[in-house]
Amino acid sequence: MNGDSKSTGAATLAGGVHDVYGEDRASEEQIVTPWSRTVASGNVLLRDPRYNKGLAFTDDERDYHYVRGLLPPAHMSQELQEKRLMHIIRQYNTPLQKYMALMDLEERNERLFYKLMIDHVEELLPIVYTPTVGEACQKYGTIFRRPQGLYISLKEKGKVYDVLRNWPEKNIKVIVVTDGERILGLGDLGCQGMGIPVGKLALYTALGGIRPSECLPITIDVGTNNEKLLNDEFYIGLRQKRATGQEYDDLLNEFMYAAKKAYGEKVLIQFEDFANHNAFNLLAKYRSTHLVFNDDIQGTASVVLSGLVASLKLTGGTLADHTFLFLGAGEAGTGIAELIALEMTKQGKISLNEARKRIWLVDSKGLIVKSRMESLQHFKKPWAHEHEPCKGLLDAVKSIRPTILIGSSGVGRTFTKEVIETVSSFNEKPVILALSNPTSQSECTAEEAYTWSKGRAIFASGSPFDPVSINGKTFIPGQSNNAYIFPGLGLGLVISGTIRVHEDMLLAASEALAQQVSKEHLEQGLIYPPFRNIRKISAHIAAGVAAKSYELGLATRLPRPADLVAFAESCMYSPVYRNYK
Ligand SMILES: O=C([O-])CC(=O)C(=O)O
Ligand SMILES: [Mg+2]
Repeated sequence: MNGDSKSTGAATLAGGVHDVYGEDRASEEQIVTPWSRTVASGNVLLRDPRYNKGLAFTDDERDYHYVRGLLPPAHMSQELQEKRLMHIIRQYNTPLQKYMALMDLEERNERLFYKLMIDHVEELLPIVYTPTVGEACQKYGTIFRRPQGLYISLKEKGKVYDVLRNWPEKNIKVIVVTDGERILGLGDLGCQGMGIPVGKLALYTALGGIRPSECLPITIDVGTNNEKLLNDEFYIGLRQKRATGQEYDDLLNEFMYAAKKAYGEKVLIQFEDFANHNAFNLLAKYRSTHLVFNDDIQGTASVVLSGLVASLKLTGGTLADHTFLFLGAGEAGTGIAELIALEMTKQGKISLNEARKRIWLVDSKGLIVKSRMESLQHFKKPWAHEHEPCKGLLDAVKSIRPTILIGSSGVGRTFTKEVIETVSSFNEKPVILALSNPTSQSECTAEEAYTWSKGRAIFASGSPFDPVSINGKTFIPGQSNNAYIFPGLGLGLVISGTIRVHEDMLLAASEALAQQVSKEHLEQGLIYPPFRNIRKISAHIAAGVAAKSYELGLATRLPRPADLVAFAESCMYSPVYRNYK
């Protein structure tokens, strides 16, 4: 095919020697056909993150797959590549630089990325996940390189199914979706919330063993009310205020049914970091028609319940013997409260109503009490008990005298010295959970909790804190984060072919996690097992969830495998390089 510069009128164009398909020669007005080879070999193979293994290609592979000469002659094992990459990552000064280096690696060599994540989970989790992912979302427009995940905006209304078909993978098992309105405790980050589904799904693979090609991160962009982003020239989303009401509901509904049409009845859809009102509504609306769960309401509840059950071994008593006070009555607060109450009813002979009476919540207007009933949002109403109004947290602590204090408000530094000293004044071992993320939004630091409680607090936080030394004694804070639960929960649902999520599965996940806490952990004050063992933990959670699903008749993979832990382990993705021929 020879270019006819007369007919194209493109005499000034550069390039184009042997430009058979005309990509380089075409003028900006001309139409070209995008095309690519379908069998990965040569440079295409090296640039395909799923198959690329860099210097680990053997000589035979270099010959058979036309990559000889495209790589320097040396060979490097995956282990040596891993060592090299960790060395590079440790040299970066800031967590955000490490985050970008890891995301680049994921786009270059997927198996090596997951090998790093699995082998160095405790070191890399705070980079790919909270707290660094929060900063990455805030700066997403600036650090944006190649797009990750799928963007569905109001512009795609009526075409959502077609957009899903554009995604290169067809066999999707897990979707994590956000609309970016409440990213961690950082508020509305609009389209830049994409970092969260991307990060959560990286954990699905690294911690839960779901294959990367079966994971789909999605951000639904209905605008943002974040003025700073709307005025930011590098903002990547729609430049408009958030759509609400019918317009919002219609797009979400189109998405929910398009996802099922594209990927089948059993595709798991995890709702993540939606604002309160939408989070509760979406869960209520789709829980009976889709395989869905909300990580912030249900995943967080499951992980916290697990930690509390483990903490009973240190504090004594049953759940029903304790008094709970929450700061924050949103998704996490009310979700945890509900699951604790449910567990109390299963353990003892008390009704749900009686169970709820042991649990108190404080929101921005003070203690939630009966006299406020009229003006309360529906998800807060079950927690409005008979009591005098209390203005702030400190008043409520003095009056309710909780044995367990839980922060879930998304507002940092709210567990003040006075609050912690007060709880510690009437508890030998106060349980203090500062759940809000990222670290900047944590209700208190680990050091504050241990110092102000004179080393008596049983403490865990949503984002990680380093161990603290006080007077020669070392305290290791736990991380009470839904990352313990959702990868194993998702794995359990997927391998059993479960069609709906049931509350009892969250209890099963919680119980399976609590069982992984050993006597030695408890002796160190730990109410969660270390993340180091997370794949084993996830297999146990998956087995517990799957067992419950079979029991409830919600599993479709038949016959039921006899040994569910072994089955879960056998289903998990391994990042080790494969041999090509
Ligand atoms: O992402 C996390 O670290 C936990 C979580 O779901 C949130 O804070 O919204
Ligand atoms: Mg979340």
